[in-house]
Amino acid sequence: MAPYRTLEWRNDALVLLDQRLLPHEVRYITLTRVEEVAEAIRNMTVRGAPAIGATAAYGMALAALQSPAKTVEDLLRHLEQAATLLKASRPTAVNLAWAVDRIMSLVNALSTNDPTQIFHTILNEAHTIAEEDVQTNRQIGLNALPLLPPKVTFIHHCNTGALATVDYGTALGIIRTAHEHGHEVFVYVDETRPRLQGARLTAWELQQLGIPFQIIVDGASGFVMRTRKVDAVVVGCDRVALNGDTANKIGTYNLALAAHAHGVPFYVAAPTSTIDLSLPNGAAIPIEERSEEEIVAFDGHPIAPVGAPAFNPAFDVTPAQYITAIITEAGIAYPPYEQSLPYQVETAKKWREKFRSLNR
Ligand SMILES: CSC[C@H]1O[C@H](OP(=O)(O)O)[C@H](O)[C@@H]1O
Repeated sequence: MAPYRTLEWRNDALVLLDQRLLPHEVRYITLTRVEEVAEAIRNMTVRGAPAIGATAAYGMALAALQSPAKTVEDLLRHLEQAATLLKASRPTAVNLAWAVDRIMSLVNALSTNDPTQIFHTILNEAHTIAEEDVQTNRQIGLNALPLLPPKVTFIHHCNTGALATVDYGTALGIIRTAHEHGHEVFVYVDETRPRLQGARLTAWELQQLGIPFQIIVDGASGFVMRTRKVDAVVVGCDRVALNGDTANKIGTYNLALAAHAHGVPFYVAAPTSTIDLSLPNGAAIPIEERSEEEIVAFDGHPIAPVGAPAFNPAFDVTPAQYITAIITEAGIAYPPYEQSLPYQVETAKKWREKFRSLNR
């Protein structure tokens, strides 16, 4: 386990590490209402596709616990409202909807008149989602190892570590696994404007892990690939379409273009919970647009002239043609992704079912 917890269920409440204050302050907040959870996801107290999925699952448990409903019918209505509220908090990361829908389909399959049983069913499923996430991330790291030379230099974008997940991380989990398995690792950390998940969060996590790195501005990645040795770019994802088109933090597409131009392998670390086979390609992936304020000011200090307009898409979509491989907990997917991704999703689903049966 990392020396910090992104999220934890404790005494019938959800405890979150407030990532907006990192790296200079480690402060935890305790939430008891689903409305607070939706706001914490929206304002990025907690962020990262797998982390917000697990957080939303625990948000559903709080909704059941706080519900004033006296009948199961009323409780189900309350839970549907909570599901809608949570899913609306951030639109791009499919993990959010995936986790909430997974909870609701379990609840709707129950035949009980006992609201308490519904709460315990939801809480147990939230714990399962959290446990699966950590196992998934560790497996992604192991699956990536054969792709990496003994001495390996990465460029990494945004934050995909324990802070973006329940623990261990996805793309940063690959970097961590390489380090833990004796590879000589170095990382160029994209600062990742405008919320600086790289400079604030990834740098903080790499320091804790003892992995050497240098922070670079987002616009420097092409220059670094042209003038220094970079063995691989590794990034996370928020939604992967059937054809492999991948939504990830804004700037990922530019990074993929630069990697392609310099012949540097571009790897996506993708828990199968982030793969959305219902979308044929990336055109239909909803791209969250956040406030102009995030660009024209930082920490409340104006950067741009007063009144300067800004356009702030929080994600972009990298076309599959620029993605060398997609690494999941079920293995490594190569193009054509229309064929390899469904196999990965199906294999991971079978493993989850086996994991459940072994743990019953
Ligand atoms: C483990 S993937 C996390 C994924 O989420 C980040 O976005 P945000 O910080 O806005 O939640 C970024 O896209 C990462 O790749």
